[in-house]
Amino acid sequence: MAPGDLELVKLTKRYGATTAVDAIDLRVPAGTYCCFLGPSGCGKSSTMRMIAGHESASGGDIILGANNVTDLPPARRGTAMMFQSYALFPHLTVLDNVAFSLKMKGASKDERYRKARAVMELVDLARFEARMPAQLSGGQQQRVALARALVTDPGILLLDEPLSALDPFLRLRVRTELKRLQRELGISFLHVTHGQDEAMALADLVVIMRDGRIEQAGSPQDVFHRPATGFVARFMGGHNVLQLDGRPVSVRADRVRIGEGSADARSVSGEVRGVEYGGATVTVVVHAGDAGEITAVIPEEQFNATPAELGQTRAVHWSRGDEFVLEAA
Ligand SMILES: Nc1ncnc2c1ncn2[C@@H]1O[C@H](COP(=O)(O)OP(=O)(O)OP(=O)(O)O)[C@@H](O)[C@H]1O
Repeated sequence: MAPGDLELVKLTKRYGATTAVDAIDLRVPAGTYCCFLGPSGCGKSSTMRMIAGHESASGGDIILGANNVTDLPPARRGTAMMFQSYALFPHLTVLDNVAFSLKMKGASKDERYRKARAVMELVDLARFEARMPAQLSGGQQQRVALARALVTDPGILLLDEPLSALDPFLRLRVRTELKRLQRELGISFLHVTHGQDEAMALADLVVIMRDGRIEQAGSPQDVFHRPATGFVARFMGGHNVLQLDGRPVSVRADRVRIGEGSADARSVSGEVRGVEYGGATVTVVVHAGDAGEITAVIPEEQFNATPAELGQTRAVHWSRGDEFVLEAA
């Protein structure tokens, strides 16, 4: 394995009778932006805390580069974690907050401040070095937390919902900054999020977890275009999960059109149960008996050409090439 490569082997976390992380295997090549995505309680944070060493593993291994770090203390792993609550020291200046962990490592004051100032430059904090945390905005405090994690030169940076406390405008800005930073540093970022769009925008590798297991790991394109399971298709959104020819199949809602379609298209019909205008698109829901409920997202002008009304019986169709057979749940 190259330095900075991360491998999880049958990694498991049990809290009493609860299995929070259930023997997961995952490989994250060095320099990857990896997002962990999944519903609340699926084991994302437990996985991160085990990788960082803030939680012991109940089983399995964490391999970082050439080292098995499973039982090493956090400071000796080559990882750093930025927490949801930024956990800054209120009585220390920004500069001393950032330099703190180097003090713990016994670095001289000159060395500490030199390194701290270099990472503060990187996250655009230089002009705030003399302020106390309470004198900073939420976004600035978050940058201090980020600088504090980066100052130790980690091979992997772990971020647990780093954007959740920010307002939507700032969230977008910080998101762009995180991606830039990851590219510049060339290290892996492991980022826990609840947001599908956040994961799609940032990640090279999206890891979708469910009930302590990895449901699918792949590029954003993979998980969106070729969801492996009905859960992933539903969770990523924008997909229909249907029962066709006795198998579960996914079809993107924006590939479904109203009408019969050509002879080789798949066509089903049913009652129109919903019509919703969304500006550029119109969403039409058709109840197609055993196949299930089908949602079509149609450009407005196409809808106007073949409109549908509530209560009508209408056919919808899509190209068979847009169907993906799912693994049985
Ligand atoms: N310290 C603990 N003691 C007992 N159970 C815990 C503990 N921490 C987490 N759990 C349980 O383990 C499971 C996974 O929790 P975890 O925090 O890893 O999930 P998550 O995916 O990060 O959730 P969220 O998105 O809500 O933060 C949950 O069922 C949770 O209740």
